[in-house]
Amino acid sequence: PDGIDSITNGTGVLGDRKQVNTVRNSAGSYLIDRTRGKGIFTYDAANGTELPGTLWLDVDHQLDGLLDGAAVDAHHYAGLTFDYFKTVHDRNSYDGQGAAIVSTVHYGKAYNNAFWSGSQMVYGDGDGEKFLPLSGSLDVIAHELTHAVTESTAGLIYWNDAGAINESMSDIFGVLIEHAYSETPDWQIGEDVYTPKVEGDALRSLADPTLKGLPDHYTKRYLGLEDFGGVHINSSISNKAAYLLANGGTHYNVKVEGIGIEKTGKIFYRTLTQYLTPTTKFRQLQAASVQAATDLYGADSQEVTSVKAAFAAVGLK
Ligand SMILES: CCC(=O)Oc1c(C)cccc1C(=O)O
Ligand SMILES: [Ca+2]
Ligand SMILES: [Ca+2]
Ligand SMILES: [Ca+2]
Ligand SMILES: [Zn+2]
Repeated sequence: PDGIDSITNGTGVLGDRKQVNTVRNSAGSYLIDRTRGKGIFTYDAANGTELPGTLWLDVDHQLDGLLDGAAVDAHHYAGLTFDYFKTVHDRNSYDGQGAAIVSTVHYGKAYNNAFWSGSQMVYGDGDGEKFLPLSGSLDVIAHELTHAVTESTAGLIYWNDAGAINESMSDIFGVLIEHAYSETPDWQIGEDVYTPKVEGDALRSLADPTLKGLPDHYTKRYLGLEDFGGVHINSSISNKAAYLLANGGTHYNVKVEGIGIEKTGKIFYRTLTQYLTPTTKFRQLQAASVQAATDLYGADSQEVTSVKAAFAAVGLK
């Protein structure tokens, strides 16, 4: 639809007020953000499963209805995720070419999932017990959009080690992007929308994966076939390494000197986009991360020493 670029006030899933970039005409305000790359477009599946559904239109230019929150957050947080990759890593959208970013909200009925479909992001509303609408959490949206970055670069297949590393990259950048824009950043995933009736829990913790019974060492990895060979389970091994690299600590008697979250982001971005391949295994991830840190900071740097220690602490090399 044609119209003028404008800014519309809205209320997110958690009742927080924010502004979104829209296109406005006589019909109303569309969730189209033409200020970023080839645009950010948010759609409504209206609790069906047709994708992408209908382009979101608000007729009174006030995105403050109960159903609007999921769309407001999907649109706003996609914009922040775009900004992170552009300003921190000089990457123009997930493909580096300004690709249009498409999201659909209100997918399915009480659907407790969010996913990258291979061409767009998709968010369920949750059932109100396990999840609130899943686009209500910046780290979740950043996780999903990082799947698109991974697909455009390393292409890590969604199975066994490569799939766990794929998942881990999404969790790590979910945390990095939350730290870039949230006033209450943490090393957990999904806490803002997970189990609204239970305080203090999350979908996963990178700081302590064992809180959800997930492995924090390579010797504890899952070897079964569930979850595509444990992609949401073994991701915790490199998630823990990333936590240690940024924050430092001693893990299974291995001491890691923290290097901070910015340098951690630089190293994992270079690792993901320059060295990982569709079939990378965990030991190769360690080598790739050491190489990326060497490229960035030099072979004798503290950063390289800390990368080696962080991976050694989780049993890699
Ligand atoms: C942090 C976001 C996340 O993990 O989303 C998923 C959910 C909630 C269920 C199944 C798959 C995913 C995914 O995107 O990997
Ligand atoms: Ca309205
Ligand atoms: Ca979080
Ligand atoms: Ca909770
Ligand atoms: Zn994922």
